[in-house]
Amino acid sequence: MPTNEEPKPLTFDSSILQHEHNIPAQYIWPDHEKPSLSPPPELNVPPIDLGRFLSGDPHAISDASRLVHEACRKHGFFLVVNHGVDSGLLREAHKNMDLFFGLPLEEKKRGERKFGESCGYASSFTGRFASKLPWKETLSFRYCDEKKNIVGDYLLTTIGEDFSQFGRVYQEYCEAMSTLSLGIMELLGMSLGVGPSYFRDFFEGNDSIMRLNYYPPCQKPNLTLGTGPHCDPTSLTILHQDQVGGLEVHVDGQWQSIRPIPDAFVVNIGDTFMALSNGKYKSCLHRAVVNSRSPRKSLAFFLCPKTDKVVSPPNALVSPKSPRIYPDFTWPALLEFTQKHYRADMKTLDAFSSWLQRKNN
Ligand SMILES: C=C1C[C@]23C[C@H]1CC[C@H]2[C@]1(C)CCC[C@@](C)(C(=O)O)[C@H]1[C@@H]3C(=O)O
Ligand SMILES: O=C(O)CCC(=O)C(=O)O
Ligand SMILES: [Fe+2]
Repeated sequence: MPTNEEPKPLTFDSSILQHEHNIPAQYIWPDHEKPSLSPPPELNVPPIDLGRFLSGDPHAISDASRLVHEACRKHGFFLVVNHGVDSGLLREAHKNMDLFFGLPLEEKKRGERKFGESCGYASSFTGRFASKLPWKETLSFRYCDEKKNIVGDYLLTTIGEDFSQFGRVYQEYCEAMSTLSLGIMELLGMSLGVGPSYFRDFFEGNDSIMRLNYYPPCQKPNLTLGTGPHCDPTSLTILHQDQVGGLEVHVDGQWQSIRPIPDAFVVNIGDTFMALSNGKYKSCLHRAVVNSRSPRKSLAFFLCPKTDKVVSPPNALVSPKSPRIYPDFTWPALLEFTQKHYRADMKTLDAFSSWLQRKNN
């Protein structure tokens, strides 16, 4: 029996850890990043009636464009209501999350995420980070507009035969998210004065990431974080959270919560769209806190452009008064940077830009 065995990597077995009062050190965040002890203030995010905007009514277009413009210049978060996503599908998507994350750890590990890849099952990210581990399990998979049933096939082959219905639900869910994101891209285009089709065309045939976040209860929720402070490196995030609450955005120097609204999606600008808007719209710092009473779930659809698209702002957003802020890049290069070289935080795009410059010099 070898005496100097490598310490086993910490496995995040939520069915055990959620009852643990002694939180392993790797999950305890430094004091300046711990959640506040008192409930944070609520961020006032405007609900945008997307159906009314898409109806073409001129007042609806100007109302929605103004609201989105104000929100995205400041913190990049807004709510979308009257979104057209079937409520039964939403219910099924939440229900199937419980099914998967309720499986024994060995079964979930069948689809374990491999180093450098962004798809698969991950628990606590012990293989990726040595400290400040997130208190969550995730299941991520790729959605590609142009690859029929890519989600269904992936989940069926990864998790197993008995998950064919599971695969169908998320295939349908991702298709609905893709349609919704193109409608939102029309709105963002109008609000930036570049017209409805510029960004919509850019994201036609998107090659996106769907992520299921499962946050088990934690006995010491003031020591840990479900998801650490970060800006999404992607283009646009369409998030549906359950009724537990825990999403916080850093605005005006303080953490502010986004109250769950069942019929609304939380939408936020990511780093890639911030670059596409030449910095006019902000990709904002946000995080997820956990609690000691109940698990929390969120479904995050991360819109990403096709791999060959060059991320470069439209000419209308570049001028002597608004010179280029970020270099041209492709999404796969930024994704690889976050998967292999850099843990996404609030400076990812700046770090990536300097990394690109060093690489090209
Ligand atoms: C491209 C991605 C990397 C992450 C998932 C998507 C968009 C958000 C990123 C992430 C959630 C930002 C915080 C850190 C991270 C490691 C996490 O907590 O999951 C990030 C994701 C990832 O790199 O797996
Ligand atoms: O779960 C949440 O509310 C936020 C998760 C998040 O920000 C992310 O997965 O990028
Ligand atoms: Fe995020």
